[in-house]
Amino acid sequence: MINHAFPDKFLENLATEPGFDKHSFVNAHESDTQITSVRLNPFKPSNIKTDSQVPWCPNGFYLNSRPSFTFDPLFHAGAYYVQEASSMFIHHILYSIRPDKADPIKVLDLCAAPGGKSTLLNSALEPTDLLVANEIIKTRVPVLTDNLNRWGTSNTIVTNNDPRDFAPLRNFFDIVLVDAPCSGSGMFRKDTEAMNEWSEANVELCHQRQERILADIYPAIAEDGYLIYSTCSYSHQENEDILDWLCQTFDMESIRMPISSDWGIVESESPMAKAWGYRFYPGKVMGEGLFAACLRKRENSGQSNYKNNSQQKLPAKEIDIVKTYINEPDDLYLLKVNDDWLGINREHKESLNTLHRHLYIKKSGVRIGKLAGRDLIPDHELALSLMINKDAVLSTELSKEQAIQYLRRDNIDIEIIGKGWSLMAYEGHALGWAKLLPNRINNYYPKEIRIFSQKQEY
Ligand SMILES: C[S@@+](CC[C@H](N)C(=O)[O-])C[C@H]1O[C@@H](n2cnc3c(N)ncnc32)[C@H](O)[C@@H]1O
Repeated sequence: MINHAFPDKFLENLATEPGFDKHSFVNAHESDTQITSVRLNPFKPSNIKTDSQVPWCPNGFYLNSRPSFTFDPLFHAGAYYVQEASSMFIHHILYSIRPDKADPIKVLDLCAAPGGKSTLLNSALEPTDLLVANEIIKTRVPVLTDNLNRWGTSNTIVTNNDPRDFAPLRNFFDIVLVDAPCSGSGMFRKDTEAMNEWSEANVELCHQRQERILADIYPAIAEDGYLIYSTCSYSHQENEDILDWLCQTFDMESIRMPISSDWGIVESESPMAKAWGYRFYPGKVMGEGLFAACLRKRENSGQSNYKNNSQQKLPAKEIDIVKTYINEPDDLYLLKVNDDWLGINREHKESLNTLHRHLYIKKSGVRIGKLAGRDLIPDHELALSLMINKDAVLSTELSKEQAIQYLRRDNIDIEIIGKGWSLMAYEGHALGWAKLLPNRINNYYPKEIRIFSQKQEY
């Protein structure tokens, strides 16, 4: 049994929230039972042993026990993302507002790092849809790009901007997710330290910041486009009050989500606008605390001029070499930034040019590599991507032990077959590159993301 000392005012305030049941909530926080869930990557099917399905997300599964993810090569290959189950409700919202995937859309995940909800959104999108994943804090951008690189798709752009920088992009996005920074009470079970930092004053500060973020991003939502708003807080001020403020300040209508009563999710209504919100309480759901809501924008914020003719002249000979490494090269727009070749789904060429004029772009589609004469020095992103033409490169299948040696950047105990660049793969999933030489292997796994732990048993 875990002894939780909730802040004084916290339980008192929660008692007035819709659907709150103190007994089951406190029990869930005191129980030793750990809930572990993962979301599988639909683009990288694997044989991961899972238990029951998360009811609101077809790719979400609970696990019977918590394995060491660090020592699972499939985790590093991007075959799944470890994510607590309540957050996966965003899939249900996306599916509910867009069941048929008819026309291509542009989606913005405004507060994206470390990338849990970006990989979730990306899983539900087509290559012709665009996902822009933005993170304001520079030091949090690398973990976001790493997670999206592992996911492998080439329809993603990562930016590092303040929400107010999106102001010129009027009506640009069909769906905007604001997974707002919040007071974090929904994570108390996982992060008991967060309890010490909770205060009513901080809830109020978070509320003000949430309003500011939403006001800044509102013009970038298209007319009839959707805003998905979520927090991991239970506080009314950060949830239902924000919905009221949105409906009173802007022309927005609330969208009701179909939910099944046995999911344990509590539907709430904001006091003034009667906007629907969805509350997740540990004890009622198999997951952590979450609040989520969806609204549709009914007005037009005026059009910006997106015409963009910037055209790069690229050497045809180099393009021909780069194309040999790509599965469906005609589906891609290839571009060169400094010496690096990049590829993004062809449909996103104009969007990329537009975003480039206003935002700091940290990742555009997939980095393919650099050319040295007629040879490609392949990039790590290419190894993990779905676009790679596996017939054009060598691939070396590793055992689990060898895969971990590779992910640690250690020497790999293996008989060398072949010469030159080779994918290093585990159960058919690429982990990165190595160069095979006659009597040794040069390990090119990126230093920054290697396994640091020296534990010997896994
Ligand atoms: C709840 S976390 C996002 C989690 C992420 N969506 C996921 O599912 O992995 C909130 C994010 O908002 C960012 N953030 C903090 N202050 C912000 C601000 N003023 N404007 C926009 N984003 C902010 C934080 O750096 C953090 O990455």
